[in-house]
Amino acid sequence: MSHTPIPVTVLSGFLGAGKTTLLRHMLQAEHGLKLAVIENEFSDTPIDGQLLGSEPVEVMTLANGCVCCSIHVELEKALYLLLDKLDSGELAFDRLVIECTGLADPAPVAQTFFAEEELCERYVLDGIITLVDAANAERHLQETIAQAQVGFADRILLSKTDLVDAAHVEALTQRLQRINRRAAIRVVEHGRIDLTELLDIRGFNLNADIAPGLTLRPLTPAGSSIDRIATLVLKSTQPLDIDKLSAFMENLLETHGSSLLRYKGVLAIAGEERRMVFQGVLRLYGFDYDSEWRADEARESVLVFIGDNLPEEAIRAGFAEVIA
Ligand SMILES: Nc1nc2c(ncn2[C@@H]2O[C@H](COP(=O)(O)OP(=O)(O)OP(=O)(O)O)[C@@H](O)[C@H]2O)c(=O)[nH]1
Repeated sequence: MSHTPIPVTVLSGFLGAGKTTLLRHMLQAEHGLKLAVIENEFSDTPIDGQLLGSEPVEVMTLANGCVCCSIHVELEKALYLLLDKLDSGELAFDRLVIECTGLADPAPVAQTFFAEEELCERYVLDGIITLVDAANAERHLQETIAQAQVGFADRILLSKTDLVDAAHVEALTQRLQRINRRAAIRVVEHGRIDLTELLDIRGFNLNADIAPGLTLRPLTPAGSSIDRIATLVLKSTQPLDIDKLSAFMENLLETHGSSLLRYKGVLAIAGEERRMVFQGVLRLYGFDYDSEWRADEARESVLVFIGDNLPEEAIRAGFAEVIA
């Protein structure tokens, strides 16, 4: 039997960034969606700590049809268990949201959805959403893990903007965009945000949507604090040689794969009418041909890499060689 894969949203954010507040909102709002939410045991303030016992996976259906799961086992096991309950009719849900702990790197959670065939068939990773506490971001972003959470994101949500002034929000926005120029940045007020901003992002799809946030606009020059995680954008208006491109990417992944948090490209290949698209997370990537370039359109290749301490000069020099 074939199933429609269940879209999965991964919610990350440093300690106290407002993840639980947002989840509570998602679970309680009358949005008509059948969401299942997984939160793990390490969360300081479980949504439903008082209501649940101590089973390895505790599941509760809420009044609006949403499902809340608190897990004390590995994520994979919980994902299989939810499928069993879904298939047996014991539970109903058509989307899944997973809360990462504040100190966690979202990468292993994301990688779970590419790990096993059955998980790949039944779930599809839709996007990674990272909450950033506007009042405490400066302190949090001193931690590489907090920068990585921003770097992995398809959407960035600023919480607690009510506690700071507009100039602070603007400076923080610029800093976050330097770290991650692909992600759109939105404000969330005490967990309130339109769910359409969070769902159906298709961050891991092979499509030509290179920067959903359209944040490839120029940024003001960086100040003294340069973050370890940053975005590198490569562009070329000359067609690329497919063999040289493969060699360039292979070499890049071999040498820096574990530092390439997220990357995406839309490329004009010499002798090919269709745009080539690719996307990846760490060493996991995919590529394909997409729609044809329109006659009135400039065939510009754009590659966006969000990486940890990437050697920019060497990568730019390597890319300069890829031209056909
Ligand atoms: N002023 C203000 N406070 C907020 C906002 N969002 C969340 N908070 C508060 O921030 C505190 C932490 O929020 P949580 O939702 O528990 O954060 P969390 O990310 O789940 O925290 P951990 O699970 O401990 O990492 C709570 O006291 C919230 O009420 C906001 O937009 N404005």
